[in-house]
Amino acid sequence: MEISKTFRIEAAHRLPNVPAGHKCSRLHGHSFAIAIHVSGPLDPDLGWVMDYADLKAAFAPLFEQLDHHYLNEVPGLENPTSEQLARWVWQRLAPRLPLLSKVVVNETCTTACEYRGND
Ligand SMILES: Nc1nc2c(c(=O)[nH]1)N=C([C@H](O)[C@H](O)COP(=O)(O)OP(=O)(O)OP(=O)(O)O)CN2
Ligand SMILES: [Zn+2]
Repeated sequence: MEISKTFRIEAAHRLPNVPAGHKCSRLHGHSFAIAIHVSGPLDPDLGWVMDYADLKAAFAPLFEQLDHHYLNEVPGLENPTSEQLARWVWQRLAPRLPLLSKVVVNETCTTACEYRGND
């Protein structure tokens, strides 16, 4: 079974590698939604895959690095596209969250990037 918890990140960024004149080359901000998915068997006694509170605790150090920050200044996020952010989160979370199955980054209400650690 798969569960998820979504975190809201307020952050600024710009995309340094887009062509000149592209709107995303300018400094702007988003209310990013980052959903952390974990997948595994149900604990027969507790009746859950894992405690949502443990998901929150695992994500907390990353939240501190991202929320109300200029993402381009965060080490490893010099080109902070949704794709780069999803992979950045995965690489830092996977070692401490063995059941991690997917990271979904919504930069806006209409965009989504899903990453399962494959590329
Ligand atoms: N594949 C990607 N494309 C774009 C990314 C990205 O991370 N990955 N990022 C951006 C910008 O950061 C931009 O802020 C979001 O893009 P966009 O959906 O075009 O923004 P709008 O909300 O203005 O979209 P409208 O639907 O046109 O209002 C760009 N592309
Ligand atoms: Zn943007």
